[in-house]
Amino acid sequence: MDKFYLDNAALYETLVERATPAPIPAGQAAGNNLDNSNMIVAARIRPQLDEDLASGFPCAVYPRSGAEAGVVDIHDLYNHPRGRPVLKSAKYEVDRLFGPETTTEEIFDVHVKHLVPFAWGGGIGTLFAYGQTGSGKTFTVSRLEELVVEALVDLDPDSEKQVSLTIVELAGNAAFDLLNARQPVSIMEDARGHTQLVGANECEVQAHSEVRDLIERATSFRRTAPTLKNDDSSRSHSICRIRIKHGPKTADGFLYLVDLAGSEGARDVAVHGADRMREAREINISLSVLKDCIRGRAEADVAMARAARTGAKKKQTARIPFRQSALTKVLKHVFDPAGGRACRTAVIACVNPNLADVGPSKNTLRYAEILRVTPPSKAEAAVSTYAVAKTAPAPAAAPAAAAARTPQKKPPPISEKPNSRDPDPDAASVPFRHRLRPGMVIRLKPPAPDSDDDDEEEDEDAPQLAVLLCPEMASDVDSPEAARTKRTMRYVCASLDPAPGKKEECYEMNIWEQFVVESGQMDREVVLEYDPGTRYYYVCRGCRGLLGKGT
Ligand SMILES: Nc1ncnc2c1ncn2[C@@H]1O[C@H](COP(=O)(O)OP(=O)(O)OP(=O)(O)O)[C@@H](O)[C@H]1O
Repeated sequence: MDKFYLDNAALYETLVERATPAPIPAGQAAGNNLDNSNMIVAARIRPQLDEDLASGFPCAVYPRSGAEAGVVDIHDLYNHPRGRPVLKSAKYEVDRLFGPETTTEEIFDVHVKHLVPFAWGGGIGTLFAYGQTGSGKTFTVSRLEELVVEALVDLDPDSEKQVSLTIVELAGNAAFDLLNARQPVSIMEDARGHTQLVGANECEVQAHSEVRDLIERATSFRRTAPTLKNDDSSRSHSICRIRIKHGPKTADGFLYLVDLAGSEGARDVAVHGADRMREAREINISLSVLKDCIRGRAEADVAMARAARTGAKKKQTARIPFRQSALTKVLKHVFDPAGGRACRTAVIACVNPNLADVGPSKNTLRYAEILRVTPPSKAEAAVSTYAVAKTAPAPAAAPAAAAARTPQKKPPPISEKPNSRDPDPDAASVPFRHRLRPGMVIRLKPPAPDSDDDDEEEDEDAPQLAVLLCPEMASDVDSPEAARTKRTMRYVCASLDPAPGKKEECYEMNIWEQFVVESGQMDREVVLEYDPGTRYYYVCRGCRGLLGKGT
């Protein structure tokens, strides 16, 4: 692929010059989440470095400016099987976008500084830097660590509050103290349910020079390994915890600055063997759990704010899987709404600008978009706009103008992304009930109306889509009926729930909600695209035509 990009670099640049940016849908302003100051997602586009320019790859990432300052276009070149290569462009939207010329000091002022007085006042502020290996996470976070601690030290020199620093590294499930020569640290929950880093040094800081020394010490102990993208790649998460001690009677304030391990695809680790592949898989899983926790907490906050506004009783308690990885266990009180702590989170998605990295850059920005949770006012506005649009009659339009706006009908593109379609090309001619298999997505028949059942809420919540996991006989589900129903095809399924806050039709697998379905309860097969980076299922244009037959 790299050779294809290099051979067609001149054509690519001409096509990019001619490309017109995709319009932002009416009523959808860019950077529109800034009033949700509890959760702000930014992206930083790294400048092209000397070695990038020397390798000859053109730039693929173009931030917009002015009124569309949160929007970024990514252009990719596709090898058309019957003609010259074509340009395919995608746009992504974040709350704040920092271009290649932005300095880390500017990012601190705009995006991170507000966390300092918040933590000083007893809150928990967290910054995550996420992105492909070599995209500038460590470059960004190590400078931000200095700026944050210096700001805390300077905030009120006469105060009796103490500022102390702990820096640990997480590699898989193991933790190491980067301020104490990588001594092992145990992650434990105390009797009050608080996570403790047992054995980690906590160094009090009073002067700027002390901060720099500690951060340099931690950097020198961080585990790194070469990847194709970065000779000095950090293959671990680094957590810098800054504690502000208020005194015995008040809860401590915390600031966490988290430099996440580089998310890298198989391509980037291909030359490094099975161990590196396993390490990459572990990192990607922990990033996926982190995404679920960040979104879970943000959604819980939004639900609580909405309940407070409307006086409604909260229907469902948030399910936040913070025990599923060491990273989220350490950050438990950032995610756990039951902890009752005020939290603010800032995310920086770091993006490589080169055409060769266009796939991971899109994944990074897609991950960033998923983390954005619409605050109540916006969500409610969106719902009411939708309701009006559905019920209002279409405005009359001049026939010529209406014709000009009518989109030309194009056949939907056949998706090349992983999807749940049967790998057998002849499968479409076989009724889906005769070829049930793990991984198949099915639409369930609606539950039969039951006059005795007055619990209407439960029916409303019944899942409509589900993924087949395994035949019931192969599962641990202990059913006394199993032997009797041996000849009925029954599958253990996990429900696919609509992903909240997503604009397109998007589902996430709810692995905690498993149930057994008989083939007679299945309505039809549905083909969905699967994004392994985010673990979301999408109904895409290409897949709409691939809905299975209900026979
Ligand atoms: N904004 C920037 N300006 C100039 N150079 C940068 C910038 N961001 C990153 N770099 C350079 O890019 C290289 C890779 O950056 P860095 O090590 O921070 O990446 P990373 O995302 O932390 O990678 P990994 O996950 O592999 O550790 C470094 O040489 C760094 O100095």
